[in-house]
Amino acid sequence: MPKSCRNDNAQAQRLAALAAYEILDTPPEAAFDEITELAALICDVPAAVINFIDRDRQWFKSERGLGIRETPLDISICAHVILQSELFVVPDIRLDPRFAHFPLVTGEPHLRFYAGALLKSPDGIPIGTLCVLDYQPRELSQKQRTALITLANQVMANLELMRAHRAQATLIQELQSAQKELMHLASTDPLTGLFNRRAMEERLNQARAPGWQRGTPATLMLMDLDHFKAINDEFGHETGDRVIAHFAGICKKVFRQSDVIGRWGGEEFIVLLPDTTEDEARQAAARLHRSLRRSPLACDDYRSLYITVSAGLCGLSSDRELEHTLRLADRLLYQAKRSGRNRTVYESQQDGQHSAHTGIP
Ligand SMILES: Nc1nc2c(ncn2[C@@H]2O[C@H](COP(=O)(O)OP(=O)(O)OP(=O)(O)O)[C@@H](O)[C@H]2O)c(=O)[nH]1
Repeated sequence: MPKSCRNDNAQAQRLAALAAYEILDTPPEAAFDEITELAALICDVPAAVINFIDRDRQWFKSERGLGIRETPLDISICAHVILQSELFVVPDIRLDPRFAHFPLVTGEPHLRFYAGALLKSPDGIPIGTLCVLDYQPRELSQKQRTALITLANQVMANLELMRAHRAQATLIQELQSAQKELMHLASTDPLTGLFNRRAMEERLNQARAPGWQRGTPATLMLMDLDHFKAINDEFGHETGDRVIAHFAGICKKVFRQSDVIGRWGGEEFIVLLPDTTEDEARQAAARLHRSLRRSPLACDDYRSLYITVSAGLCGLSSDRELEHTLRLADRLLYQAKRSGRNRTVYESQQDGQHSAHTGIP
């Protein structure tokens, strides 16, 4: 290997510059194959290669007329080129003691002529070559030399473009995930991780849109924690917050994955139960009351808090204005509070009366 190739610093610089292009071991691409094709055509030679100098090998991004994709570095003429000027020409390799013994010269395909133009990063770090090869000794005209250097610059322009595209794609991906995160933040209640009121309003409107339900029923449940002020007063606001988070956690377990749960405000919650009859929703409400009874929240070493909730439950349909439905749910909830709390009141199907209670201890 040539002397300066052993220069650790230069090698590290070259490898870092090369790695930044993420080109090694990528499949052949037309944009590069067209350049080798053109180089061979202009220089009137049978073989041309776009070659990158890796740590222990030269690797060909594009090759025409050689039939190999890489060779070890110690039989690489290109490894010499990256130490030389912009263009390196060996008119007869067999007469050059540095390369005459290389296997591709002594054996198949018996290379005799080499001309390589440097591939340099914009900050001047050589990373490979665009080279043309022949099986007989020859020279390049001045025009051919200029063309080879120009084509080498085209190789670098391609690499830079690919790098810019990658950076752009990464940026777009970062922007998209930031946007997703922002949307999540804008629609989520930070204390419970549930949807906030704005997001719930959006979903309730969607659920009422014609066609969304496709004839299947949906039910709405408005809930309010009981005696929450007293909890705050007795145990402090921080415990109050823990109660809210605890309740949200229970809701997440009790309701189905397809149900949409939101914090409506303060200690008020709302659940949209799509594809659910009121009867099925009543069963879900009963499960919630039961689950609350079984899941006290430890306040301190001595005391546990049994949380209860009151709820109003009614159907959600496109026939009834959302505002009207919410007012009805609120009335039912109020009735649950007035009747002693810890229960769900729903609209009776038969007589339109607000009746039946779920979850009375
Ligand atoms: N800790 C805490 N308290 C809250 C939060 N949001 C609302 N509150 C409090 O919840 C209490 C609700 O009190 P009320 O509306 O009187 O209702 P309640 O005490 O639950 O009584 P009923 O609903 O009639 O059972 C108020 O004191 C609010 O300040 C919150 O995010 N955290």
